[in-house]
Amino acid sequence: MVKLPMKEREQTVAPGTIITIDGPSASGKSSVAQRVAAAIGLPYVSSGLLYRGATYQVQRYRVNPEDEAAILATLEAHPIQLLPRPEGNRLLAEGQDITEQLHTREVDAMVSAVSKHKRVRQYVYQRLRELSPPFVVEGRDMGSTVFPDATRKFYLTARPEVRALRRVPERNAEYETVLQEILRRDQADRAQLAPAPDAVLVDTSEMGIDDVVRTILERIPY
Ligand SMILES: Nc1ncnc2c1ncn2[C@@H]1O[C@H](COP(=O)(O)OP(=O)(O)O)[C@@H](O)[C@H]1O
Ligand SMILES: Nc1ccn([C@@H]2O[C@H](COP(=O)(O)OP(=O)(O)O)[C@@H](O)[C@H]2O)c(=O)n1
Repeated sequence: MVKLPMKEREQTVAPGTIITIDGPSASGKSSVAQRVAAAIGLPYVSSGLLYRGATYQVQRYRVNPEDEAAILATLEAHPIQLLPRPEGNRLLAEGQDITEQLHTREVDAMVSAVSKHKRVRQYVYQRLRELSPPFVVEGRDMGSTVFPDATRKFYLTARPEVRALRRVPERNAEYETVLQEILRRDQADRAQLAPAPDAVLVDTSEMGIDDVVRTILERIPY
C-alpha cells in the first residue's frame, strides 16, 4: 500500500475513511474534493489525471487509441505515476511532471477513447487501490465501481450549459465549442457516469463552491 502524505493536523476521521466525489466534466469534482479534503485534513486523489496521463502517453508515442494492447504496452514501457498532493495532484510520466500538459483540448478529445478500454480501467483501478486510506477521491466511477464500500459517496451534477461556462476560461475556446465538447464527452463517458445507488446527488448548477463543500462536509462523520 502507498502511504499518502498527511497534513500535520491530527487525524479527525476513522483510519479507513474513503470519500468519493464523482460526476461529469466541470461539475466541480476537483475543486470540491480539494477543499473537502483540506477541511478534514485528508489527501485528495484525482483519478482523471491517470486517464489523462495515459492519453498523453498514447499521443506522445503515436499509439492507436483503439488498440488496447498497444496502449497497455506503452504504459508498461513508459509508466505514469500519480502523486496525490494536498496542494493539487501531480502526474509523472517516466519521472517527468506532465500535469500542466494534461488539461488541454487535445487530451480532452481522446481521453474517452483511451479510458473506455477494460484493461486501461483495470490499470487505473490498480494504481488507485494501492493507495492507503484515508483519502478523498474524485472521478466518475469511484463510488459505483472502484470503492463500492466507501464511507460516503457524493455525485455532483450541473446543467451542461453551466458546466461549459465554467470550463470556457480553462480552455481558451468559444462557449459553443466548449459546450459541444462537454456534451460529446458526457456521451462518450456514459458507461462510467452512472452514480452509485447510495451516492448523495448534489446539483451544483445554482450553488457556489463553498455551498457545495458545506453540503458535503455536513454529511461526513468527522
Ligand atoms: N459550484 C461552482 N460554482 C462556480 N464555479 C465552480 C463550481 N464548481 C466548480 N467551479 C469552477 O468550475 C471549473 C471546473 O471545476 P472543476 O472542479 O475542475 O470540475 P471537474 O473536476 O468536475 O471537471 C473550475 O474553474 C472551478 O473553479
Ligand atoms: N474515474 C474516471 C475519471 C476520468 N475518466 C475519464 O477521464 C476523462 C477525464 O476525466 P477528468 O475528471 O480529468 O475530466 P474533467 O471531469 O475534469 O473534465 C473523462 O472524460 C473520462 O473519459 C474515467 O473514465 N473515469
